[in-house]
Amino acid sequence: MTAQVIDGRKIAAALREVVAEERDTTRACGGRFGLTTISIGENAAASAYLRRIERTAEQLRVPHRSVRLDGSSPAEEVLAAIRELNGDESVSGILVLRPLPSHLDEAKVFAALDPVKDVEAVHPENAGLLALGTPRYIPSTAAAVYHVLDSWLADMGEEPSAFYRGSRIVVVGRSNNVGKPAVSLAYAKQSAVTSVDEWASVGGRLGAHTRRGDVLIVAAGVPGLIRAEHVRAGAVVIDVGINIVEGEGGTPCIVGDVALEEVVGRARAITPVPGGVGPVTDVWLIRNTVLAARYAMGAR
Ligand SMILES: Nc1nc(=O)c2c([nH]1)NC[C@@H]1CN(c3ccc(C(=O)N[C@@H](CCC(=O)O)C(=O)O)cc3)C=[N+]21
Repeated sequence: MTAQVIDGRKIAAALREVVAEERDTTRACGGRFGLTTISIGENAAASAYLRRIERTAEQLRVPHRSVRLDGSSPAEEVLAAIRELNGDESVSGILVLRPLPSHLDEAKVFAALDPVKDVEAVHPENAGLLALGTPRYIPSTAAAVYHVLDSWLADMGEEPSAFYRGSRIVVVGRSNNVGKPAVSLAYAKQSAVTSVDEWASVGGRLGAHTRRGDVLIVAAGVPGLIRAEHVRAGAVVIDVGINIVEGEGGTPCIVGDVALEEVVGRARAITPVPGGVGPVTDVWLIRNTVLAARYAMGAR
């Protein structure tokens, strides 16, 4: 079998049209939207994401402002910046880029966000709502994973609820921003669900778990972790990994967690990196920013 390589850029372009309409309706109803990202210190993956966000916000004509803080900024300075944005009516959504410098307590930073502006659902209230199956926001990366799956199913003419109910979804990676939300969303689809992390490979058990997946979602942050031997024949493989590695002559390159050239011979469909889930993620972030303006109107 040669897997179909899913075109995430095409899916992102179609989603941009949907978000443009939502933006126009929201504006016509008096909604005010704007996204502010907070970067603390320097990180290559975070800068790559920030560049994407800037471009997508501009394409969709949704105001975006980037607040850059020094990597050694004390917690009080970060919390003060968040409080100011919480009170700014021109800002509907706030995103704090990861990873945070090690001297900062992620939980304290996220808890300081106004939950209505927390477009990535990292505040405990929003994370709790998602875990309960009643999300206020669906975090962009996990949302992009299921949006890509849903678009592919529609292309294949498969009935989504029958597909999901009849499938086991295996999620590799348990991060708060991708792995855990991907599991919560799999519950909502009524799929059988397995959650595993990359440490299973230390005990040689990774394949035993991943080979059970009709759908394999990989968000471990380990380049090339998933090889052909880890994949069930005919599975749908979604690669969420964004790893910055050195290419020829030290050029930084983005690679995923899946060895595509091997897995393509075994899977039914696979998302590439770049050009898979990534391009849909930033469009979904802007979608949440527009949705946030709707919530803010309801709260007024
Ligand atoms: N709070 C927070 N949320 C995040 O979601 C988050 C974060 N912090 N910190 C950094 C990582 C990294 N990340 C990327 C997502 C998409 C692309 C992306 O779209 N990449 C293109 C490739 C672009 C290229 O080739 O230059 C693609 O996959 O096609 C990149 C990077 C989100 N992250």
